[in-house]
Amino acid sequence: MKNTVKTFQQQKDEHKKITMLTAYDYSTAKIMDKAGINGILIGDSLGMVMLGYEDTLSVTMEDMIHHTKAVARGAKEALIVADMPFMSYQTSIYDAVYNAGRLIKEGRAQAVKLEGGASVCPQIKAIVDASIPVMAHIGLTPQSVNAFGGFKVQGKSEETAKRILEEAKQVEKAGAFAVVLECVPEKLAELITKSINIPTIGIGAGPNCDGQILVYQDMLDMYGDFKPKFVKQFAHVGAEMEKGIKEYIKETQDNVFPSQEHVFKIDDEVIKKLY
Ligand SMILES: Nc1nc(=O)c2c([nH]1)NC[C@@H]1CN(c3ccc(C(=O)N[C@@H](CCC(=O)O)C(=O)O)cc3)CN21
Ligand SMILES: CC(C)C(=O)C(=O)O
Ligand SMILES: [Mg+2]
Repeated sequence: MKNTVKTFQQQKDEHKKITMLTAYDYSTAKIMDKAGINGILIGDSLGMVMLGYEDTLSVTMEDMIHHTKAVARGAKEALIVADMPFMSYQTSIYDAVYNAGRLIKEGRAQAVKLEGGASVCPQIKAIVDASIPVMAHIGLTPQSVNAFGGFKVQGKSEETAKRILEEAKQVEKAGAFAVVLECVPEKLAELITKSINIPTIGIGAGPNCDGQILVYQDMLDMYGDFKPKFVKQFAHVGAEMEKGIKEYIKETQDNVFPSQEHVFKIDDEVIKKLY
């Protein structure tokens, strides 16, 4: 069954957990869709996990559209949400609506996500007014890495916790259909989840959110040694890939691969004429 923003709201109301993962390409999206994931995020984390940057700041609209198109072709049932990259919505309401529109029209996403609280509420409202569903994202907002001084847990003090709770209420009021809570204390995430009517999707925000999201390279252990506290490795795909690649190298060097089952034939009479 096709997941929509309505399905997400319904699952919060029925206390049925919402599951999301990131994906950036066709074949991965197809596997996740088949597995029954509710939503796929084309995250700007692609700058790090797919392109090898140290943060998400260099990701462009062209990068996002390129990967969103691929995921949209692979996923039929999951709700497809595309991240708005750094500086595609902060600069003006016009830019925000224009770039959200490109992710829908060209990328074929069904919703967009952007980072921030009160400061981006005018953008959220304007995009929603253009009939594009918006997922908000508060707490650790990676596009603010330079302002935060690193990727650090947010909302541990009374002042910052209160601010994040207020931001959750503000983005709901601005019209967001859901909100990502990233790297905040579990009890703050629980309070926010109880205080607003739209679903909360947690990453590093504990078990009391309405749903969870992880970067797939992290949960499948295929992104080197990166393992923040909130990541659980559900499989070890990186090691499995390395094993397969090593076998390929060895069998090729040893003349074991390709074997007779992998080759195409020509009539002996035909080839003889070429000698
Ligand atoms: N592969 C990947 N996974 C992610 O979850 C992710 C990205 N990339 N890129 C964008 C942001 C950056 N994120 C990050 C990156 C590092 C930490 C980290 O090192 N966290 C420390 C906590 C630091 C503290 O105590 O404040 C940890 O040990 O969990 C957290 C989130 C989350 N997002
Ligand atoms: C980690 C998720 C929430 C994200 O924003 C991303 O992958 O870019
Ligand atoms: Mg992101």
